[in-house]
Amino acid sequence: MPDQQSNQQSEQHLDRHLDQQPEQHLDQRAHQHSRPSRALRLGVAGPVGTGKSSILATLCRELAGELAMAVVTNDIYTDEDARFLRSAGVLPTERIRAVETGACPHTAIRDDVSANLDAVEDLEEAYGPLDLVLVESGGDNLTATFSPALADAQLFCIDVAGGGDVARKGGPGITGADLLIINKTDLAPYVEVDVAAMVADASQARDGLPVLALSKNDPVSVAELADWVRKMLERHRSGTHVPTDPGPMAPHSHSHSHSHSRDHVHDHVHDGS
Ligand SMILES: Nc1nc2c(ncn2[C@@H]2O[C@H](COP(=O)(O)OP(=O)(O)OP(=O)(O)O)[C@@H](O)[C@H]2O)c(=O)[nH]1
Repeated sequence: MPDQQSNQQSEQHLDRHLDQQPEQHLDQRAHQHSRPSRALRLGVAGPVGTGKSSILATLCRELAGELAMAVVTNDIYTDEDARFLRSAGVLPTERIRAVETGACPHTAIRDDVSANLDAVEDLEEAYGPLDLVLVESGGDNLTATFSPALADAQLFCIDVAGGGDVARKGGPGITGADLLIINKTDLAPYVEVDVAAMVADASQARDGLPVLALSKNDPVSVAELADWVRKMLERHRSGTHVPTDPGPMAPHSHSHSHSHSRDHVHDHVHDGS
């Protein structure tokens, strides 16, 4: 059973944040010149298997009836996530595009976003005007976040199965994403995690930014997620949302072999993957 208390707590955080943010960004807002006419680009990042594709499927199910939507997925070597979404039948298959990153997922959502931007713009050109384009990152580690050059807003997804202490581990996604999702709350009793405590830890780490305890099997939390996206879209359309960068990756390096192969040696740690 999803935790009622944590849901109430999340709801309060979501409302408070959306009410407060325009005031917090008055200075930045003054520098905005025009309302964006294109779709809201919403990134979904988080460690492997935490439920990113399922969140995309859920959002398509909840919102495709009222919004013109498209999806871009990122996988390292396959189009697995795109195939999952196409088979879920939540959106016309041609509106779901796969980007094969061929390298650490963060490279394509942060370091060089051109392949993803091309995919987003192709979809907007083919099926626009669109309201919402969802971009799913490949599963990466706790430090991978979207560049604001690609995503106007971003969700970061962790899950209870990764352990109750994940929310305390920090990292730019946990502390700075527009919304932090603590997913699979229905599994909490089986993995002995206290969802309310996890939400409290995350809220403390996020300094007032919202946290949502979510389960795809809990309609109340799913409705909260859909509402958050609706409100973000309103703010995007009105020009009051300022895309913010949750912060850079933790320092790490990629050792590239200088042969003509695409082999990469990774000498950084991928927690959660
Ligand atoms: N019990 C439960 N399982 C979930 C929930 N959300 C997702 N899952 C399951 O978790 C597994 C991984 O979900 P995905 O949506 O594929 O996760 P992902 O983050 O996209 O995975 P990668 O793309 O491989 O990083 C699947 O078996 C889902 O059915 C949830 O709310 N509750």
